[in-house]
Amino acid sequence: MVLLVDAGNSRLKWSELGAAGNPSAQQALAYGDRPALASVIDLLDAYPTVGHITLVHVLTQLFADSVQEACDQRGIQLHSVRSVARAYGITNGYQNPAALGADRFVGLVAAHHQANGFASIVIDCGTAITVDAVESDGRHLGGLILPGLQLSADALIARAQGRLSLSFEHPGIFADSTDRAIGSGCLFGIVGAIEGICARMQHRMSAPLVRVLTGGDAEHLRPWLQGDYQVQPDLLMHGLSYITEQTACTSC
Ligand SMILES: Nc1ncnc2c1ncn2[C@@H]1O[C@H](COP(=O)(O)OP(=O)(O)OP(=O)(O)O)[C@@H](O)[C@H]1O
Ligand SMILES: CC(C)(CO)[C@@H](O)C(=O)NCCC(=O)O
Ligand SMILES: [K+]
Repeated sequence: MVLLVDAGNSRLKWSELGAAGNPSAQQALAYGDRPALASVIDLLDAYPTVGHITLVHVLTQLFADSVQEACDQRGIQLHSVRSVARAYGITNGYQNPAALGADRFVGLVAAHHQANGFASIVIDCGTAITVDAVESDGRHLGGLILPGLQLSADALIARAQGRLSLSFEHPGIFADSTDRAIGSGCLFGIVGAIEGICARMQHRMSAPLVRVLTGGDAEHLRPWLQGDYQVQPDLLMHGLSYITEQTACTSC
């Protein structure tokens, strides 16, 4: 059995790869106070029949080495996806291609593969928010990184020495309490940032294009965004599935 795994800064996401090459429904687990590695070990123990893992992570080399060791002990073949200059139809736009977050690279692979010849903008709303542009021919034009929804609010609260609180319930632009003013302020700040960044990017890209919204906050942000955004929380699972399929083919 093949497992597709995305280890982000806050949560572990995974799917089983089905026989037809489709990922099963994505599952997610927040690390909370535990190290990310502990969640990965739990996952390996929960799937004793797994023989191959395609992993994307944005964590440390120590994490990667420890996952490799855990897989070796269990006889699991591990493919950890890296950002490279050119692969799977994507030409990486970074000066140093390896410095592009591997999650961003996998998101671009997925979006480009399913865009049917259109350009795309991938907006990954996780701990951080990343906005990446890929032309119709697979050229990654580059992208931006900004603090995510929860992180923006947490940073503000942390600086206020316990005086402030927040709520993301019932957002509105005319907030009538501190907690809603902060929750709504962060939410509409991010909504405006995403709309503004996309507008600026689109101005320099071929039309028409597809805007794909993924990550833990995608569904929460979607209702407030003006225009067409395709919500696909499991975008990276599709990228990992495509990469697994391509890799298997080159080695057979
Ligand atoms: N059940 C949940 N537990 C924790 N966070 C959640 C949950 N549901 C939604 N979220 C939101 O999802 C965000 C994390 O999203 P996601 O899992 O895509 O990030 P990540 O991959 O860990 O981070 P990054 O990609 O930036 O490394 C959190 O900041 C939070 O706002
Ligand atoms: C920006 C994050 C944290 C988003 O998950 C990740 O993609 C990352 O650690 N990237 C490395 C830096 C970069 O992409 O330029
Ligand atoms: K991510």
